[in-house]
Amino acid sequence: MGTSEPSCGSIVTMTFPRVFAIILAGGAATRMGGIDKPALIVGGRRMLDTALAAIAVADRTVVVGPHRDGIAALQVQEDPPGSGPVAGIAAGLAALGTRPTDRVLVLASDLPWIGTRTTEDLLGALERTEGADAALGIDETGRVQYLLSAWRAEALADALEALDSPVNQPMRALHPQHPVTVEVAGATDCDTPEDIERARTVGPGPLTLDEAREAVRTGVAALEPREGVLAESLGATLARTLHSADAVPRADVSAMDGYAVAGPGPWHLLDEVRPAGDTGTFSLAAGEAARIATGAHLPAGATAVLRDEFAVVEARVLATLPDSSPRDDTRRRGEDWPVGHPIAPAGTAVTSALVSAASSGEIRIATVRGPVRVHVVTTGDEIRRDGPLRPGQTRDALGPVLDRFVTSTGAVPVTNAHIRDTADGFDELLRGATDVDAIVIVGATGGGAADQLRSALARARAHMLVGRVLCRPGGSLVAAALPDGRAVLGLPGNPYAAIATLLVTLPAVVDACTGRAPQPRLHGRVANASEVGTDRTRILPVTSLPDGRWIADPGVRTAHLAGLVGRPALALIPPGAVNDTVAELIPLPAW
Ligand SMILES: Nc1nc2c(c(=O)[nH]1)N[C@H]1C(S)=C(S)[C@@H](COP(=O)(O)OP(=O)(O)OC[C@H]3O[C@@H](n4cnc5c(N)ncnc54)[C@H](O)[C@@H]3O)O[C@H]1N2
Ligand code: MOO
Repeated sequence: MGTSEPSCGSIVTMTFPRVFAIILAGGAATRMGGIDKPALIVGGRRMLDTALAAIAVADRTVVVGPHRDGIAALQVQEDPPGSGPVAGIAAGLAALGTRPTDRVLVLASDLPWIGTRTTEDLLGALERTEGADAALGIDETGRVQYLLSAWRAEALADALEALDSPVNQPMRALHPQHPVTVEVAGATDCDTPEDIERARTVGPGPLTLDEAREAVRTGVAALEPREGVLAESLGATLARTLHSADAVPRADVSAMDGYAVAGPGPWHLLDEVRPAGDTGTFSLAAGEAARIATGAHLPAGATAVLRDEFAVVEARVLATLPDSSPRDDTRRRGEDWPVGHPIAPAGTAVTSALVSAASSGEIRIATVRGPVRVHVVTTGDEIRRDGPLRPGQTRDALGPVLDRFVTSTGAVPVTNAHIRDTADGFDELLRGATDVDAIVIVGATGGGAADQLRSALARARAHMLVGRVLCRPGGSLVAAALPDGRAVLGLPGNPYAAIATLLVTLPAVVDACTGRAPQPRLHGRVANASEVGTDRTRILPVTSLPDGRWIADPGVRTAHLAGLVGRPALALIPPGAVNDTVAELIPLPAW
């Protein structure tokens, strides 16, 4: 939504509507014993702050309710205080000073799972719908949420004026002439203590995959920094910039096999040879040369290196090859890095390449966070890892390979278990496993009778970060943070769904725990994106075409991993994608 005004004398005559926001944040919720409901924390922040974050698009915002310190927005109170939401909207609109062509978002502050996508959906529906004067949010049950709406300012003013008085009016009294309803994300409100408890248990959702990754990145706490031997810290992240302890090269060295020479040629060739690793005692006087190997330190007195290809030697006299253009093949001390050169910034993953670069700079130990130690768990009474299958049993298709997939994200699997579908088993799982940073659990994410994860997380008072995602497969993905900081990732049980969601979201856990800067995403053009796309993101295996595009496999089955065999990557096909859409690619581990 643009907000620019036409500039004076400009030939640009198009104007974009300005967006204002009214957040109703009355105190003393009667159905909750008079407590300050907007200040209740759900999903790690006050519901009022969630509302404020959701209207980031607004040019100006007014919060209607009792004055609260520390709020950047304008604050007003309805007159008289406690006279209901319509009076609150009237007070808010009066304070905003809107023009008829503006748009006004009206938001309650008891909607713990709304976000900018919610308000974008409302504003989008209002703009797109011919003749609509307001867009009213509806939740998944089809219930209209008047306090989750976007209005044309003129229509809102008219609706208020149509009332004798806004005082003590029910919300439905404030009715637009031509409303459009739109199912928006996060429309479930909290009116009772039970609603709050349910919201805290079910968690936010449905979220897009990007929102889910962001929720994990911001909701999982970083590990404490530690001093670690880099070569033993693969998967960790630098907590401070890594500086070279020595110059690279650390002395003037030869870049080629050839001759160290002193002064201009021709040169008298000495018998001495300077192999790599030798610092010997001989030196060169002007007009002298000695054989030198690639990587060897230059002898004292040497001014340059002449490589073999440009050299001729006759009767112990060295000269440059006629008609050649020789260059000095010396690598000078500090030419690549002086002492103290920054090798890599904080947030860089400790990879084999970084360990190697650090050792070039004489660094062995650094301040790091991580690596993320993971307890990997499969669940399900029917799942059998070893031995013959009895009736009703299913072969464990993940236990033997999960570690490998976990490793590919940068995390380190340290323990591995299978647990039964019992409440006790899940409670024990969350209580135990205290010497890891994250627990990755396959299965039990659904709401079925045997699916224990969500209730166990609630009993453990976990902070739910992701309750559901808008993707296929894997919609029942769960992410949470336990009170002691350990992250829990609950992967949907079908093996393909489990691995697809693991590869998309476990990297975000690693980012959060270790402070790793999010990895640059890889992208590719998916030739058949419109044929395989649906209303939500699809995670599909892809193969490459000779022209560099990718083709997605629409028929992938979720009950096993056969769809990944021989495939180099997964693609995240966004909803409504057209053919040749550029999609995010997630490489599959090479083995
Ligand atoms: N009423 C509904 N039921 C289900 C829905 C739904 O939307 N409504 N979604 C289905 C989908 S899709 C998935 S995925 C699962 C997710 O539920 P859970 O995470 O609770 O998964 P489980 O029920 O524990 O297992 C699902 C499926 O996967 C098999 N499984 C689990 N672990 C393994 C393993 N290690 N090796 C092989 N197979 C495994 C398990 O036997 C089940 O068949 O919910 C659906 N139901
Ligand atoms: O969505 Mo389930 O997560 O397809 O296999």
